[in-house]
This record gives sequence, C-alpha cells and structure tokens, in this order.
Amino acid sequence: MTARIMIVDDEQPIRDSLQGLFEDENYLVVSAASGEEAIARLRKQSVDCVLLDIWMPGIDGLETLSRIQQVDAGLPVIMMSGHATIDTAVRATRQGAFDFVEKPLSFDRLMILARNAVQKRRLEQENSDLKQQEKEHQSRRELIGNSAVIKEVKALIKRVALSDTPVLILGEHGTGKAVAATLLHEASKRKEGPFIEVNTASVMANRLDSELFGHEKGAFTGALHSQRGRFEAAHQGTLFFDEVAELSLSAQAKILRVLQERVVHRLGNPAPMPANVRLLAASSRDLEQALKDEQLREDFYYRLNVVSIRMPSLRERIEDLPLLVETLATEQANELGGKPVRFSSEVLSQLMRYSWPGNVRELRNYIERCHILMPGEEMCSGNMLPPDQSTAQVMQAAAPAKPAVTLPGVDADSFHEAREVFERTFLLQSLEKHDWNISRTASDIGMERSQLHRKIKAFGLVPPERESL
Ligand SMILES: Nc1ncnc2c1ncn2[C@@H]1O[C@H](COP(=O)(O)OP(=O)(O)OP(=O)(O)O)[C@@H](O)[C@H]1O
Repeated sequence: MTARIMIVDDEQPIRDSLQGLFEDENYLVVSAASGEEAIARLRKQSVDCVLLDIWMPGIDGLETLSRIQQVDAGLPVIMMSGHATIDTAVRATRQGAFDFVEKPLSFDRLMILARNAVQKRRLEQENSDLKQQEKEHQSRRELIGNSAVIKEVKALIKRVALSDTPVLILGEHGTGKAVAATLLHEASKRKEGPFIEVNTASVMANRLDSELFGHEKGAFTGALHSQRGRFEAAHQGTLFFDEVAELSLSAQAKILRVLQERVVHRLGNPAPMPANVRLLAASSRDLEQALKDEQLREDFYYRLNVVSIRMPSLRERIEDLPLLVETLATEQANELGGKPVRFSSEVLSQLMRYSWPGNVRELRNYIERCHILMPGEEMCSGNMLPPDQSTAQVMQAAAPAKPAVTLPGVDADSFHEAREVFERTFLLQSLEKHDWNISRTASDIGMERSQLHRKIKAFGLVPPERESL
C-alpha cells in the first residue's frame, strides 16, 4: 500500500527538499506550513507518519503533537528539533511522539525512522483489522435456523464442501452468503489452509491488480515494500470473492488465467508464484442480467457457476426469527456487556410480520439497537422499538400525549441510515461528555475500548477544535 507522509515545517526550502527526498523513495508526500494547516489536513485525509518541526510560529510542535493525537491517536509523529529545542523533543517523545531527529537533518536516519514509523503504523492497523476479521469470523460460525429451506442449504454446504470445485453463492444482502462461504471452507479439505476474502466492491479499481496478484518493491509509486497478493496468501486454501459481479472484465480474465495456471505473477516480477486456491464467489446481483449487460464474461461465469447455493431471504424463512432473535440478543450481550434483551411473544409476532429487506444483518442491527437502548429489559408491545426507524417517527407523531422521545435520525430515509445517525450522535455525545477520553467513554457506555475505536474510525469522528487547546 502506498505510504503517505506529512511534512510540517514553516520553512519552505526544508519542506521542498524533504518532499523531493521522500518522493524519490516512493512516498506520497503531503506538506503543511504550520501546525494549524497540518491539523486541518489531517481531518480530511489520513497519512501513515508525520514529520513535525518543533519551532514554528502559531501553535508550536508540541501543541500540534497533542492535537494530532486527538485527531488520530495512533499516528506516529517524528519531531524535528534544532539544538535549542532538544529538551522539548525529549518531552515530545514522553508525550507519545515516535522519535525525534536533530537539525541539521541526517537524511539516512530520517529515512530509517520514517520507514520504521510506517511499518509500526501498518502493523497496528493490520492487527486491529485481524481482530475485527476474527470477530466477524466468530459471528460466522453457523447458519442459525431450523426451517426447511435453511436445513437444505446446510445439507448442500456439507455435500459440496469436500469437492474442490468453485461455488457460487447467491442471495440478497445480509442473507449469510459470507457465513456460507466460511462454512464451506471449514468443512473442506482445505480447512487447515487460509481463508482469504476479497470484497471487490471495496477495493479501488486501480489497486485491484496489486491486491490480487501482489507487487515487488518499486513496481509503482508508493510501493515501498514487496507484498504478496490475495491469491498467494490463499495458496492451499480458499479465496472468497464477495460481490464478484463488481470485478472489471479485465480482472475476470486475469483471474480465470490464474485459476487455470495455478500461479500468479506479482507486478514488477515475471517469476511465477504458486497460487493453488479454491474459489468461492458471492453476489447479490442477478448474474444472468449482468451477463446480458456484458458486465460479466461468459467463460468466467460458467467457471464460477459449477455449483450454486441460493441463500433464502429472511422473509422466506421467517419461522427462524424467534431463534435468531434469541441467539443474536445473547451474542450482543456477550459482546457489549450486560444482560440480553428479552422479547415477549407479541413482540416476536410483530417482528415476524415485518419484511426485513436487509435480512439477518438488519435483524442483527435491530437487536444491537435494542441492546443499547434497553439492556436486560423485557420488550413487550408497550415499549417495543420498531424495527424500521421510519415507523418510529410515525408512531411518535401519532402519540403526542406520550412523553416526547426524540431519537436522532428523523430525517433518515432508511432504517440503516437512521441507525447510523443515531449511533454517530450517541457516540459523539458520549465522547464529548468525557472530553474525548476513550477509556472513560468506553467504560461509561459499556463498550470495549477497541470497539469504540473502530466505531470512531468507521464514522470518521474527530474531536472538535477547541479554543483553549
Ligand atoms: N443464517 C444466519 N445465521 C447467523 N447469522 C447470520 C445468518 N445470516 C446472516 N447472518 C449474519 O448477518 C450478517 C450478514 O451476513 P453476511 O455478511 O454473511 O451476509 P451477505 O449475504 O454476505 O451480505 P452482503 O451481500 O451484504 O455481503 C453477519 O453478521 C452474519 O453473521
């Protein structure tokens, strides 16, 4: 991944020479002439490391450091100090700066420090991604349900898991396609090998080749290290393409070739690397239509579609809802703390009448909202939270005599949007209440620190600029 570095120095000649130097080493460089400018930029774009001058007009390096830590707590900052500010540089490292370099700068030392800082940042990010993935995998251990349709799916998974053929998993969003892919891998002969997932919709098109096939150091601007791609990572295991119809036609052709040859070529290296993978693919789109629209290559489609599994919508197996509700409520309680919400039989009947367009994911989100708002309580028809937030508004409007409950998100168009607005506002309020102290906020709202960090990142929450800072 391209490494981005920010250079903060009020002296233009220093900024320019550092910029040239880092660009020669394949970094992408962002520069700022003051602490204020640096903070403003960091609120808009993320970088992997900051080089920060100590002595600057306006807010000085130390002050800038503490503001940077509020915007992005884990961002490594290397302080640049003159002789007169060496004490301050030492103080800065106590305050959490990654390290410091003295001026006149030794470029070799600077390069080594920057490389280490970027590496540390990457490792921390990978670590938190892995934890997140592990959590997702935990939630993918089983397909909950005893309905005839879901039993058929489970039986089909068992039958096809042992063969090495590709499997195409189809179904609406949130029906458990990724769960099915995980189960296929775990029941396969490759279960001791890796399970690697590629969400094609979230990988930027210009990065896809490097993501899939890997690259060598210097293969393109920003390629600081050699990196293996997902095919290599999945060698002897399973490679799962989520939203496979989003792949470009050229990517489809390249993938077909890898499947046939069982080797990949990293960008910038003609040597073949082994890539013996079993391919699983999922899509929520109508693939026959994608074929007709020429967004899918026929040969690719037929290669994928050796066996297909169709995940039923929650509407088609609504009798599974009570079991899902109970299991998910217990999961939420285990994850967020507190006792599970209990649901009366009238509430369960009402929930079974709702259409659940977002399927089990929507149900999971609903249960999470219930857990946040009514932990450990029993929900009955009198205090029931509606599954669709827009219904909540209608209910409030129709019942003016009741105490006004103002949930944020009243302008949202969908349940998902409303939930996001609600969560965002709730977290912002709680963070503000605790002056952005993550530990105190997390303990106050009963959330794990790591989960709060993830939510802050996911929502792009940043502390407001404070006059006194
Ligand atoms: N039958 C099920 N049993 C248990 N959990 C399920 C089931 N179906 C879905 N889920 C849960 O719902 C959420 C969404 O599931 P998953 O990501 O597998 O859906 P998907 O069909 O791949 O969605 P998308 O098309 O949006 O990628 C996950 O949290 C998953 O654990």
